[in-house]
Amino acid sequence: MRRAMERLTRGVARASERAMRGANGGTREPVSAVRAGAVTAVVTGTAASAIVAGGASAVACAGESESKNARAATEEKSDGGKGIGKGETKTPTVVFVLGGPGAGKGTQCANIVRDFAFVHLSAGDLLRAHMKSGSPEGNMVAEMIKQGQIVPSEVTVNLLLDAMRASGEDRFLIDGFPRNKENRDAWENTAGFDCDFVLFFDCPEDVMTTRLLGRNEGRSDDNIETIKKRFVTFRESSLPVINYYEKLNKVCTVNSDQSPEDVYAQTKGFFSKFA
Ligand SMILES: Nc1ncnc2c1ncn2[C@@H]1O[C@H](COP(=O)(O)OP(=O)(O)OP(=O)(O)O)[C@@H](O)[C@H]1O
Ligand SMILES: O=c1ccn([C@@H]2O[C@H](COP(=O)(O)O)[C@@H](O)[C@H]2O)c(=O)[nH]1
Repeated sequence: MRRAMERLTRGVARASERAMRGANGGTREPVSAVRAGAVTAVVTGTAASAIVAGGASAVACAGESESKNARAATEEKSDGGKGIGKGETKTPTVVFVLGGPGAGKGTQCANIVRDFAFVHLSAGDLLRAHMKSGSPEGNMVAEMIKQGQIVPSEVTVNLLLDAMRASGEDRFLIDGFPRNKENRDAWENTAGFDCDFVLFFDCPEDVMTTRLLGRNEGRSDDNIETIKKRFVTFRESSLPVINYYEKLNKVCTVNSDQSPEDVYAQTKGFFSKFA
């Protein structure tokens, strides 16, 4: 594990250089992975799965108590087939937890952490802590969050890797990342291994809006103006990432337009192999 993390650190510098060359706050993200007709469906409040290419696979995944892909990933891992460095036999287990703003990612991560041996790392929480530093970079992060934009990958990947190292653990729920192709590329180039699977919380925008406006945690982005921007960013930049993983058959979708208890009943099925 330590060697894996050391390799992650070395990779950061190389990936940072590449990421900064392409850093744009997420606005250059190609939207080709999102089917044209489906964008309208989201605008009208249809759940995001309607615009995820290969949605049928997502439904199949969500209908199983354990993801086919999660199982395959475990089998590959036990062979050492996903080693991230010479002589490295153990790779951290990473689940990317994705979904629109207010879909309930953080709420469900808390449940998973209670019942399974995972460390929850929220990219948004790490960025919010970073912005409080008052440094120029922290101020930039604060402004980007207020505008619903995606912070350059270098910043987020460094924060995540630092937190992973500091935990000393080897199973992580990475909540709210990767948010665009640049994030995903930076992760791959830096970490040298991919997630085991993606846990996708699918929720209609009108439901998410109500939740965000009722959250009342004093966040600078939980206001209607920023919420609209966050939805645009999610549709244009984040859904293509889910599409990407969907094509790899790695997405486990949960309908999060249900009570927190019912959402978790569905969610925990994907973690049975970690019990
Ligand atoms: N299934 C649910 N039903 C009703 N309310 C919920 C549900 N899940 C979460 N909430 C509430 O909705 C709000 C947003 O939830 P949460 O913070 O977990 O979402 P999130 O996806 O992590 O959001 P963000 O991406 O903005 O950080 C919170 O106030 C939470 O208590
Ligand atoms: O990988 C990430 C994660 C988050 N951001 C920025 O933070 C806010 C809030 O994120 P939450 O996941 O809702 O807490 C998000 O809108 C982005 O501005 C990011 O840039 N990259």
